[in-house]
Amino acid sequence: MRSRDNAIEVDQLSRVFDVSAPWLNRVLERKPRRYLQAVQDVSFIVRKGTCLALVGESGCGKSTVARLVTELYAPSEGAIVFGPVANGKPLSAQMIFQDPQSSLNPRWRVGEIIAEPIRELKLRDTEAGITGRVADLLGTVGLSPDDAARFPHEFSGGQRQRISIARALATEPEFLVCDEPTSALDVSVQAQILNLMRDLQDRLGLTFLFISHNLAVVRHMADGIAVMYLGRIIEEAATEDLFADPRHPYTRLLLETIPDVVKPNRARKVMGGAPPSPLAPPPGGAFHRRCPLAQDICRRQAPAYTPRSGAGKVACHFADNPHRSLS
Ligand SMILES: Nc1ncnc2c1ncn2[C@@H]1O[C@H](COP(=O)(O)OP(=O)(O)OP(=O)(O)O)[C@@H](O)[C@H]1O
Repeated sequence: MRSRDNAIEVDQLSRVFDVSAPWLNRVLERKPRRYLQAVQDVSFIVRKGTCLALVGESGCGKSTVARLVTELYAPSEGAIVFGPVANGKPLSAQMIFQDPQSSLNPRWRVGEIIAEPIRELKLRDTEAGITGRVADLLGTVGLSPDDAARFPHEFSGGQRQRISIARALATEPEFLVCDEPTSALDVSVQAQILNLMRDLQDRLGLTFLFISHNLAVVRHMADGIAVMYLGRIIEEAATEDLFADPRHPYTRLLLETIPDVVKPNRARKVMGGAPPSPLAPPPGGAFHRRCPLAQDICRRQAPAYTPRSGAGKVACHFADNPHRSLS
C-alpha cells in the first residue's frame, strides 16, 4: 500500500547468486550451473521515523536484503520503492557496516573521511563550510571537533563506529541501513552506540532498517521486527507483540535463547541444529527439519502467510495454535 508515511516499501524481493564452478571446470567435470537463492519473496514496509529490525541466524539473507536496499546489489525480482521526495531530494539509503575498521580508510584523517561525501555531493560551497559541518557532525555523534585531525587507528572500536555514523549522516540521509552495527563491540560499548542511534533517530527523525542476529539487541531499538529464515521472512510483528506473543516456533526458540526473556525458573534453550543450505532447500516449510512441532503437512507444503495484528504476518501452518510446548 503506497503511503506518504512510508520511507521504503519492499515488494517481493528476491536475489539469486550464480555460484557455478568456473566455466572450464564445469565443462571438464560435466557440472551444471548452480544457483543460490539468498533472498526470496521478501516484502516489508518501513514507516518514516521508525525502525524495522531484520533478525535471524547467520546465512538467512539479512545482509543481502541490506545490500539490495542500499543498491549495492540489484534484485533478481521484486521492487524497492522509496518514499516521496523530501526537501527537494530523493530519499536514499546510507549504510552503516558491522566493522568500521574496514569501512574507514586508515590513511585518511577523520575530518577527510567525513568531509568526502560532503565534497562529492557539493553540500557545502566553501572549505570553512565543510570544516564547520564536519565539526558539527563529530559533535552530533559525541566526539570532539579536534578528533578531525586524528587517524582511525587512534580510536577505540566504539569511537570508530561513531565516526562511521558521522560519515553516514554527512549526506543528510533520512534512511539508514545498519548491518550489525554493534556486534563487533563489547557489551557496554554496544549499549552506548545503541543509545546514540536511538537518540539520533529521535533528534533527526531518521528511519532505520536495523540488521541483527540478536533479538535482545533490537528489542529496545526497533518498532517492528521481521524474523528471517532461509531467505524468507517467517514472522513479522510490532516489537512488543512479537515478544509477548511469538507465533512461529522459530521465533519462539529464538526468544528462548535470550537470557533476560527466559522466565527465572526455566532453563535457557540453545537453538539446536543448523539451517538447511540455500543450495538444497527442503520441500515444504523451510524450518520443518528443526521444528519440534512439525507435522506431515509441514514436510509437504510451504505455509502461506497468516496476518497478525498491525501489519504483522506469520508463515506457519499452526500459527493460530501457537502455545503448544516446544520441548
Ligand atoms: N555475493 C554472494 N555470492 C554468493 N552467495 C552469496 C553472496 N552473498 C551472500 N551469499 C549467500 O547468501 C546466503 C545469505 O547470506 P547473507 O550474508 O545475506 O546472510 P546473513 O543472514 O546476513 O548472514 P551473516 O549474518 O553471516 O552475514 C548465504 O548462504 C550466503 O552464503
